[in-house]
Parts: sequence; C-alpha cells; structure tokens
Amino acid sequence: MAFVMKCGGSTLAALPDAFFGDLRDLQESGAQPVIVHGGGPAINETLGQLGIESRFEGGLRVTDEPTLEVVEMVLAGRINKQIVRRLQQSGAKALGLSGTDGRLIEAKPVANADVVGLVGDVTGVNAELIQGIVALGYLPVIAPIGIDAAGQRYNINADTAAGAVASHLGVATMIVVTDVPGIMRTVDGEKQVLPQVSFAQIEAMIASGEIYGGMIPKVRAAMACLTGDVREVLIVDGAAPRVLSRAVNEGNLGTRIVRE
Ligand SMILES: Nc1ncnc2c1ncn2[C@@H]1O[C@H](COP(=O)(O)OP(=O)(O)O)[C@@H](O)[C@H]1O
Ligand SMILES: CC(=O)N[C@@H](CCC(=O)OP(=O)(O)O)C(=O)O
Repeated sequence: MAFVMKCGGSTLAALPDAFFGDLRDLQESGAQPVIVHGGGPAINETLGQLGIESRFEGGLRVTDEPTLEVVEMVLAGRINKQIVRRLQQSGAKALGLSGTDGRLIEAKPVANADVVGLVGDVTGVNAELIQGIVALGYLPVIAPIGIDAAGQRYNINADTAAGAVASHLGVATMIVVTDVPGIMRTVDGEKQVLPQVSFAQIEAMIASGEIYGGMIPKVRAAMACLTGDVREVLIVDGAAPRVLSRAVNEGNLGTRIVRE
C-alpha cells in the first residue's frame, strides 16, 4: 500500500526523531512511503545570505537563473540529504533524488512564466524509477526540481510536485505534512480544524480569504490529483505524535479532501 507524503519546509527542521522512526516502522510494515519535500524557508534563508531578493506571485517563487541555482542547491543538496540522513539514523533505508535525476519529474514552463520565470508544471513522472527504488527496499526522497526535453530545469512548488507524483504513481493516498493541524476556520472567534472539506468549500474559502498563502497550492494540488487513482488527500501537522501511522492506519486526523 504505497502512499506519497509531502513534507513542507515549514515543519521540516522541527520534525522530531520520532517522526522518522514512524516512517521507518511504516516502511518495515510494507507501507511503501514515497517522500516529496519542500524547503521554502531554507531557500529564503540562503537567498538572504547571498543578498538575492525574492518574492512570490500567487504562491509561486519568482525564479530567475541565480534564484534557480540557489533553489536547486538548497532543495537537492542540503534539505534532501538532511532528510535522507535523518531517515537513515532512524534505521530506514532511504535514497535521495532530485526531479532531474533519471528524468524523474518532467516539466514545462507554467502558464504565467512571463511573470514567475523558471517555474514548472509537471508533464510526466518516471514512475518506473520510483517503483524500482521502492522494490529495492529504499524509501525515495524527491526534491521538486523538474527538467524538460531540452535539459532546462525548473523550480516546482513542492505541493504541486507531490500531487503529480501521487497521480502518476497511482497511489490511493497523499499525506501533506505541514505546520498546522489541517485546514482551519474561525467560528465564533475560535479556530477549528475542518475534518473534511468539499471542493466547493475550498473554492469559497479561497475567495473569502480564509484559505490564503501557502495553503492555496496545497488545496489546488489536492484537487488536481484527486482525479485518477488518488482517493484522498490528508493535510496534517508534522508535530502531532505518530502522525503518519495514524493517518495511514486510522485516517481520522487533520483535514481530509476526497474525490468528488
Ligand atoms: N485556512 C487555513 N488553515 C490553516 N492554515 C492556513 C489556512 N490558510 C492559510 N494557511 C497558512 O498555510 C500555512 C502552511 O503553508 P506553508 O507555510 O506554505 O507550509 P509548507 O512549508 O508546509 O508548505 C500555515 O502555516 C498557515 O499560515
Ligand atoms: C515555484 C516555487 O514556489 N517553488 C518552491 C519550492 C519549495 C517549496 O515548495 O517548499 P515548501 O513546501 O516548503 O513551501 C520555492 O521556491 O519555495
């Protein structure tokens, strides 16, 4: 029972060892996790250190050549290897790759490339390569950099990349691990987690501003991947104890988005 887990940069640094132990247990029990990770805050940090200004348009980082150089360095280098090391420390077998390795993530420029630059949409995923790595007993850890036929690389939002990997692999579940307990709504001045949301509710919450910023690419990626084999997307908090095994085995935490 394979599943794709997207791990956001918002929560990566704070994830406890137990989170990786949980992944090891799931791998050992035959659950076949595949990880796609982000790293937005770490990219911001390095861009800042290098004095490169950065901004977002509609949730996507405006990416020119020097920015892309840093995005690849941070995601495919520092963050990807950090996750692989932590998994290995927990006793899991992990293999880190960027979306350019083995043409794992094929991409094309996004529709508004004139505004955001070298940002990609996924056109294909080398599912055979991922399945081969899983069959060897390794947990694939994928950085969201894409490549086109001409060899041009692209910066891809990690939620978008994870949704595309889930679709192309044909897994039933995608789990989005972030720094909030799910999609929240304020009712009578009190913040509540929505256990389930419909596509219509999502659109209404985006329109009203109740879903904003980094949550927008998550819900868009969720709705986009809930078309083929993918049956559910769970948005959960990385800091919650045993969050992954509870999501996989019980399913009743965070916010669930299902196919309509
Ligand atoms: N309705 C909402 N419920 C919960 N979080 C929301 C909502 N709308 C926007 N957000 C924001 O989305 C953030 C998660 O997105 P982001 O920071 O991009 O995380 P990640 O790095 O995990 O992708 C939350 O920390 C919160 O600030
Ligand atoms: C095009 C685009 O915006 N790419 C993202 C890739 C990393 C990412 O998505 O990281 P999080 O999951 O931590 O947000 C970026 O440059 O920040």
